Amino acid sequence: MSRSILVTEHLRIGYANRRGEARVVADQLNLTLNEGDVVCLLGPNGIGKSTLLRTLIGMQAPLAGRVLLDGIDIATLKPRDIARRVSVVLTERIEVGQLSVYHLVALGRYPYTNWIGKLTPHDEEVIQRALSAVQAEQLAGRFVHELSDGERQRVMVARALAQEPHVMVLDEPMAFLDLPRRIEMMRLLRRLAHEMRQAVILSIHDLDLAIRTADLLWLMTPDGKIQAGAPEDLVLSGAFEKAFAGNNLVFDRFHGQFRLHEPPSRHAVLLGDGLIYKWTMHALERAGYQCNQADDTAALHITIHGNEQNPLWLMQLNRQTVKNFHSLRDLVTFLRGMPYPYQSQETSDDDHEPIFHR
Ligand SMILES: Nc1ncnc2c1ncn2[C@@H]1O[C@H](COP(=O)(O)OP(=O)(O)OP(=O)(O)O)[C@@H](O)[C@H]1O
Repeated sequence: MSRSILVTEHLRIGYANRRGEARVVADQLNLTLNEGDVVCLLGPNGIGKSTLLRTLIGMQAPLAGRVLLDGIDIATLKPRDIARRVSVVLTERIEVGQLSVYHLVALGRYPYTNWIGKLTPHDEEVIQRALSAVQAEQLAGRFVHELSDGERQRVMVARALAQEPHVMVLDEPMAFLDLPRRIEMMRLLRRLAHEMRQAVILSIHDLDLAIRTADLLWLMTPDGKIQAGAPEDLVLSGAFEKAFAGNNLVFDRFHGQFRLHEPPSRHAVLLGDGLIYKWTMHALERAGYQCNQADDTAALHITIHGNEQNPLWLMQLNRQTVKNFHSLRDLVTFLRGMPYPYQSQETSDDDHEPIFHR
């Protein structure tokens, strides 16, 4: 059975002003993190993700309740003891001057070294292992300020690993990374968590990536609570709609994505199949159309011909006017320019020759 590394008991997080009045960000948080878990912390801007992370690592005192690290109340631990259990990767770019990558990663050993920071052969071995875990051995001799954002992010993870923590906490580690690097970073964190029996908590804004890759989500909701569960559990329970309600966004539970809601919806019949059908539907929905294979009330009919390399869309309006398009960009632009409700009309658009009339 997995061991619990971090537990919160009736945790209340937030801020107190000078008059001692509390501003509660979230309350009654009873969370458990087991070894090997990778948890993505999600929620809209300003909901309290950073506040929670700071409280979990002992940087900020809770308003009430406790954070237990390996069963010990974090409030009773000395900074050095916390540093042996928890390592942190923050988003902010830290100015490190002329520091080499190796020396930056070596700083991760500070909870274990003596007061002059002398490294033992064991420390050196841990540093090498941390560098190799993030595939940054070749960067060891480089200056940190010369690295790309993505390289620096990997090196910061190596520094956190060199601390040999039980829990690694990362605040928006994907912020500077492109999509392939985000997936790579997520894979790396999962591998480290599983192989080294550590737990990893990361705050993230990329909902799609979190749904696809996290073992566990902690979703902060506007009522000051956290919904914890497998991504699929939260999709099915409707928790995402609750957390990100408003702003004309609708959460499409079928595809696990947010979409812009553009009322009023127009109707179209879309005929075709395969990949072109899927992306045509995507383009039409983006333009405010609801598509069906059959709809007696829809004046607009689009039929897909051709293939992905040579696609062709035939447009029929009130069964009278037909135009052809060779790109979805042209089709959507044309539709946007059409008066609505539609009127039967012959078109004389030079770009799109009518191919036949009925
Ligand atoms: N030092 C502070 N004193 C008082 N209130 C604060 C302080 N820092 C943050 N807050 C408030 O606490 C709430 C939560 O902020 P927090 O930074 O934790 O949100 P977040 O979810 O990390 O946001 P984002 O996704 O935008 O980074 C916000 O309303 C914020 O204004």
